[in-house]
Amino acid sequence: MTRIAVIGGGRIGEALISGLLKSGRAARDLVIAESFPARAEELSERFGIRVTTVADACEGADVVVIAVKPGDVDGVVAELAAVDLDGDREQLLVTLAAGLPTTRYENKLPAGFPVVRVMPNTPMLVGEGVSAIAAGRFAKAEHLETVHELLGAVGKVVTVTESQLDAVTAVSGSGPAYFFLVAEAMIDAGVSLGLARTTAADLVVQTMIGSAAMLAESGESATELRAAVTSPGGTTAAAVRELERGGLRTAFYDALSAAKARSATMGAPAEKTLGISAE
Ligand SMILES: NC(=O)C1=CN([C@@H]2O[C@H](COP(=O)(O)OP(=O)(O)OC[C@H]3O[C@@H](n4cnc5c(N)ncnc54)[C@H](OP(=O)(O)O)[C@@H]3O)[C@@H](O)[C@H]2O)C=CC1
Ligand SMILES: O=C(O)[C@@H]1CCC=N1
Repeated sequence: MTRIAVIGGGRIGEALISGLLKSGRAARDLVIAESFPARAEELSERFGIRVTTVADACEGADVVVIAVKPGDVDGVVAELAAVDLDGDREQLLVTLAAGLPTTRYENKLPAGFPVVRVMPNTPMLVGEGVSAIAAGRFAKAEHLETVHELLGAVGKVVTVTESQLDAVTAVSGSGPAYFFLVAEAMIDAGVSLGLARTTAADLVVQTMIGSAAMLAESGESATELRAAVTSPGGTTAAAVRELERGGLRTAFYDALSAAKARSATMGAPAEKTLGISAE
């Protein structure tokens, strides 16, 4: 059984741990290193897994998963470099941090140490995540397979080149936030039209679930499904015209371009010196 050490028990570390446990992974095969003591205690109580130091977590782990903020990655990698990591012993480093290239890790780890970079998203908490995985210079097919299997337990997995990860981050890494924002806006709009907030929330959430299921299962494109809801001269046409007039489509182009550009600059050395710690 693969032993997994997760470094960083924040939102994404918790989503991964929780999703893996729900998928049937044994708690004894997981260990977490979390620097904030109250958070460490909370995770230990909630999930019944061992919470320890970075060095101890990595000792004997087959897969070390980095799930700290990009600004904390160099510190963690320095700790890892001091541990007796051994790529020949089939150990593998998996990083979930946005924006930082695999060379950033490879340059500080023992020569030839395999690194796989992943862009996951938080729906893995409920087994509905999507992760894009990209091999670093020394990662082989079997390493990608290990990561595919690991993240496949908490959602879908696609393999991309590392150069595509900034775009992936803009689409699916940050993507849940866009849908939550749309949900917020629709619930508020429903309330302004006189619905109780709980009723508006129930309607919006189930509409999102149903629409996502249709997109995934019907075999029809988003364009076709939207057209099917849009009766000539009807309510949807009136609403869509307003959304287009408000610049929705352009706003998404601009938003995703900004996210991609941000991902591409996340690893710049100035980030740390400026005290910016991107999440
Ligand atoms: N949130 C998301 O939707 C996504 C996040 N990611 C990536 O995942 C990574 C984590 O993000 P997120 O979970 O949101 O961040 P959080 O800040 O929620 O979690 C990071 C955790 O790591 C802890 N930590 C920091 N340094 C260390 C250390 N040296 N040893 C052990 N624990 C440490 C932090 O503790 P403390 O608070 O004390 O610093 C914190 O609890 C980021 O790199 C982000 O780019 C990727 C995809 C989606
Ligand atoms: O906002 C962020 O930087 C991280 C990466 C993708 C989602 N959250």
